[in-house]
Amino acid sequence: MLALGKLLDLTLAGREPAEKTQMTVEGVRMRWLGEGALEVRPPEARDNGMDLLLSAGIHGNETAPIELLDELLHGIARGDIKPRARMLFLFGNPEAIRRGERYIEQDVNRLFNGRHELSSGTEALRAGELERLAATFFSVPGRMRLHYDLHTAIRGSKIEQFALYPFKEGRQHSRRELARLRAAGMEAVLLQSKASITFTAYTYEQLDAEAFTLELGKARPFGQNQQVNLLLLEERLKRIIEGDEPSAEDERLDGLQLFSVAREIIKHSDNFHLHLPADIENFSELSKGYLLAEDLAETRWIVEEEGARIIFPNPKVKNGLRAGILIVPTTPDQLG
Ligand SMILES: O=C(O)CCC(=O)N[C@@H](CCC(=O)O)C(=O)O
Ligand SMILES: [Zn+2]
Repeated sequence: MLALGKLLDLTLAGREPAEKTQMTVEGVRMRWLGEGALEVRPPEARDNGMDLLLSAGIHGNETAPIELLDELLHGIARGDIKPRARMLFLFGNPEAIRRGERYIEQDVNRLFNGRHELSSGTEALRAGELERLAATFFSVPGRMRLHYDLHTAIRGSKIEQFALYPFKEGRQHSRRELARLRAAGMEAVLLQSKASITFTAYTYEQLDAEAFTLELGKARPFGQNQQVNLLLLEERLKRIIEGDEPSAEDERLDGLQLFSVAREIIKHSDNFHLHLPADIENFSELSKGYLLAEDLAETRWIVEEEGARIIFPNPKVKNGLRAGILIVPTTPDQLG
């Protein structure tokens, strides 16, 4: 296999490859762009006009998605997967991946859309670098732009695999993309209703890509991901890469559950207290009137929404950041 197919090994070892560009026997060019960053380009005659960005390891301890991207790259480097799409593979936070930690000093996924400029340290620099790599990759006009940022969650979930779809004023969420996510094994999609500071919010809002954060199960160390079933996602990614998706895809959403954000719970101070059991699962229902959280100045977060559920509850985030999302079921009326 070509050495550049081993992007994960290079990243884990903190090594630069001797050769920065390599070609497979099928004429697929692999180009190392920097730590944890590799571009894959099909021969011009096979290029189908799709630009696909696949990222993982924005949180260093979320290993199942990193292993999946590693597998796909091996398949391309061996010539088993024959791309028609142009691709960018990114491992988001190399140092955190090496240490098996979510982040070192700052959560990289809270540093996009300008936030990294207000901060300092290696993770702020990395977020800036990831923005530049993505912006250069998605700078060719007239091509389809798709970004999947792959994650696993801190806790268990009543809905194992789901996507978060960013928001931009005046832009409609796409039914076609939801159907594609359903085919990739996602059971639910959370439609965001305001701008954000995550990687996919950046590529969606600034670079005009269709962009999704995919949550694929519970985070575990390398080699312990047997319970995370990525078969449907892997199958669909191979089809997108090879330009082999069914042409008249069924756009019925086929049981896909849709949610919208009712409120983000923001931790304002060290007095923040979340009234949930430590082992609560994502998508747990909360009844109306429930006192969810308290903070300084007698701030109280009381559930007012019918059918509310909680995802990503985390009282340990830094002050000023999201400590959970209250979501409610929604219907696919507003899709484009
Ligand atoms: O399990 C958790 O609490 C967090 C899992 C995770 O890393 N989720 C992403 C979601 C990004 C998004 O909102 O699109 C994150 O928190 O960065
Ligand atoms: Zn994550």
